[in-house]
Amino acid sequence: MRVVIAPDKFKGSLTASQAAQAMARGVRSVLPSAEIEQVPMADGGEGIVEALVAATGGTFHTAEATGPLGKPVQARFGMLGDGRTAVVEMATASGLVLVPADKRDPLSTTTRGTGELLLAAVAAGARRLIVGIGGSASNDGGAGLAQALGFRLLDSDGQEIGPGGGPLGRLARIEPGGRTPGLSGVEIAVACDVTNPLCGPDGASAVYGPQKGATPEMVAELDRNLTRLAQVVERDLGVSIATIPGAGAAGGLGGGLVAFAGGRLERGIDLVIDAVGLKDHLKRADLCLTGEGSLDAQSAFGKTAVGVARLARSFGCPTIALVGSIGDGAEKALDEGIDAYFSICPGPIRLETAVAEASNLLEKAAEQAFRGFLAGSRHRKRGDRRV
Ligand SMILES: Nc1ncnc2c1ncn2[C@@H]1O[C@H](COP(=O)(O)OP(=O)(O)O)[C@@H](O)[C@H]1O
Ligand SMILES: O=C(O)[C@@H](CO)OP(=O)(O)O
Repeated sequence: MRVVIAPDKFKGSLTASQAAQAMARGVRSVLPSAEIEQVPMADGGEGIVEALVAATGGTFHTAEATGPLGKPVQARFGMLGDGRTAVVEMATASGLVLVPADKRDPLSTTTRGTGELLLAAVAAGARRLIVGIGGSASNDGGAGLAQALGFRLLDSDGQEIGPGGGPLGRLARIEPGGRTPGLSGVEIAVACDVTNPLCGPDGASAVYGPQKGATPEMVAELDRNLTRLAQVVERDLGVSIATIPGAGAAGGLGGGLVAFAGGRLERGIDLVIDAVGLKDHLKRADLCLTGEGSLDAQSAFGKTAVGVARLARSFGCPTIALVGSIGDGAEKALDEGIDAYFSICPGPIRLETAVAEASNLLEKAAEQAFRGFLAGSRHRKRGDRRV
């Protein structure tokens, strides 16, 4: 019996590796001889560094970078087992988790630190970069990243504009600068956690601005400013970012990575599936267990559990998802490859308790799910096809 365990993180309670370990304990408690492959996953945003370093036997590195509010932070990146591919997570340098709730202000938060982190990864020997984007505090279209890479973003008086999505309203022209060659010859794949365009009603500012502290007036201003950025980028750099899916991920950093770093935008889950070799694991599996903090209507749009289940189904392998919360629309996942899903919560408990007990609860849920799977297998062997 081969079981592939490929969960995402349970945000705020378990990393993907911790979730995989808990599920493995549950399976083993029922069938100690089960062959278990643990493949911690991510969908592009937070967790991609951990998932890819674990899958490839890579190493973690730390570099100082400018945080979203301008203060230095210690940011982590990974070097994969091949020694030439680095994986960088924008949220570690420019993420919303780095900003206290009362300081959230996408008019001034910057992605400069993410640009610095890319340069640090290249200085450490990377010739290929995988950049996970999502979970951002910023809405600057990658303007800060551009400045870190040496581009000059100038107002109509020829002065450098300041950090954040607000000053972009004064952007008059962009000049490529001296440090840009730092990334020349480096292939950049961008793992986007969402497919939103840069601007408009489905754009970065309208959809994700409010969670970063934007009022409706600020959303309108930020959206205008990103539109302006796209126009100036097209005129001065000859790159069109206005309509690319994923350009609106991480406050427009998706578009910025295309414009300023020659990045190629990809769906995060697809990129991670390739990088961890999930196909090879699933080809030989009898059962796939996946999971994440929350299964809801958004899960079908490129989130980990559904991405894993779709792939498993293409190999005829059934998938069970174990999740923290089950939200409205979760049942859509049943059309997308998930055969059954269960919450790990044993009853009406507080979120803090669920989070604190997540490892044990996930282990128990995995045990029960696996017992159910084995019972079904015995039923099939008897040739009883009444249900
Ligand atoms: N142990 C848990 N029990 C119940 N709900 C959880 C647990 N861990 C995380 N969650 C829920 O999952 C949400 C995060 O969803 P998740 O799928 O992990 O992240 P994302 O949507 O960013 O990929 C949290 O806001 C919380 O409501
Ligand atoms: O950073 C953001 O703007 C959004 C979308 O990329 O991230 P999250 O999906 O974590 O809300």
